[in-house]
Amino acid sequence: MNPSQSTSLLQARNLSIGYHVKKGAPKLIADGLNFDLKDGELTCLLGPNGVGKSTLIKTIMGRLPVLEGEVRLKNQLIQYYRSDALAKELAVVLTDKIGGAQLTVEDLIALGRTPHTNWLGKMSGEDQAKVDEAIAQTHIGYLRGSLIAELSDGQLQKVMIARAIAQDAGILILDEPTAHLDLVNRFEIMFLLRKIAKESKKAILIVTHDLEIALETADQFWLMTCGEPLRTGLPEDLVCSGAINQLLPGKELFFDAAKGKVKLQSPAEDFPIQGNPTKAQWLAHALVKNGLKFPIGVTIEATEQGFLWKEEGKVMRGFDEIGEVLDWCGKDERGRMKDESPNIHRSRRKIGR
Ligand SMILES: Nc1ncnc2c1ncn2[C@@H]1O[C@H](COP(=O)(O)OP(=O)(O)OP(=O)(O)O)[C@@H](O)[C@H]1O
Repeated sequence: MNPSQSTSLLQARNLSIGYHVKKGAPKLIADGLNFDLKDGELTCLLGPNGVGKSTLIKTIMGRLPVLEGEVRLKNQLIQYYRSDALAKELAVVLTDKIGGAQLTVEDLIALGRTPHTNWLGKMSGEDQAKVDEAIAQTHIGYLRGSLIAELSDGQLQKVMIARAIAQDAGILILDEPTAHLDLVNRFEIMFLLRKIAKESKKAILIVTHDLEIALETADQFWLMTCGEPLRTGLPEDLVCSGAINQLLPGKELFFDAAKGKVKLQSPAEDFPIQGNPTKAQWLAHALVKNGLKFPIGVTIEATEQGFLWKEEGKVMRGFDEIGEVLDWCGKDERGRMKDESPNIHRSRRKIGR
């Protein structure tokens, strides 16, 4: 969908968030927040631990009071929504522990339909169809009859996502929905949520620390960092402007815009490694990670077969694998005789094959 065709479903203007404490002024966590959550878009909220992402979500869902400013859902102030009306508009998955250990997976997902069922809680055919669809979309049909108490953390996370999908609200908000999932499932869930945003024209907000997967899937980023205004925009624009580095305030890490990855500051390109560029890159990567350097005058050539160690341009030895180069460099650094290592003897290959 063209971003210009999307409509803002939820807005915040000059919003302050925080906690009322027993005595004195409220504990302010962040202020001056402005954003629009639009339909048809997947938005990722990123920021360091403790900056206030969960506090923001709890404020949006009316669980915490707005300290200043306003949050509007479909143009109406959030505090004027009754909880049953809010549940029709907003499905939220928090990181809190849930009850219902003795419910089956299907029963728990069916609870997502509560805002739509009649006062007896009777499921209609349409309700059941929404439950079935959510189970199919999240690929958890094999868990349908399992008890919640018997699920792994990752399985439970998918079930909670399925429940939010079944709720079929216009806005889905998920706090770290992929935290317990393996890499494949993380991608799968994020692409599914993107697809739901596009096809069902929903506004989806996800809190995540997974910058690289967020970059692959999100339409919008909200960057929340201490003492800075909330920065919103297209992920690609935030990368190009360097704003993404707000997430990496220390000196050690930076976002390599060319490679789309978070990296250690030491530039791997400084290593005198020639030859196969992929192998050269990963050798430099391993050297940087382990804080190793070559002695002066040494260069390495990455070949199809392995790595050639050259001193003053002359090939002195060869290694099959990166681990062997690291061993050799490590021994050098500690000043041991290189030939003492039985490993190196084994790994050294004849030169000039
Ligand atoms: N009930 C509470 N009362 C007072 N302060 C709280 C309460 N809950 C959280 N805080 C504080 O609010 C701040 C923001 O917490 P929050 O959980 O929103 O951060 P977060 O960005 O979601 O962090 P994380 O990435 O670690 O989940 C923290 O300093 C935290 O200690």
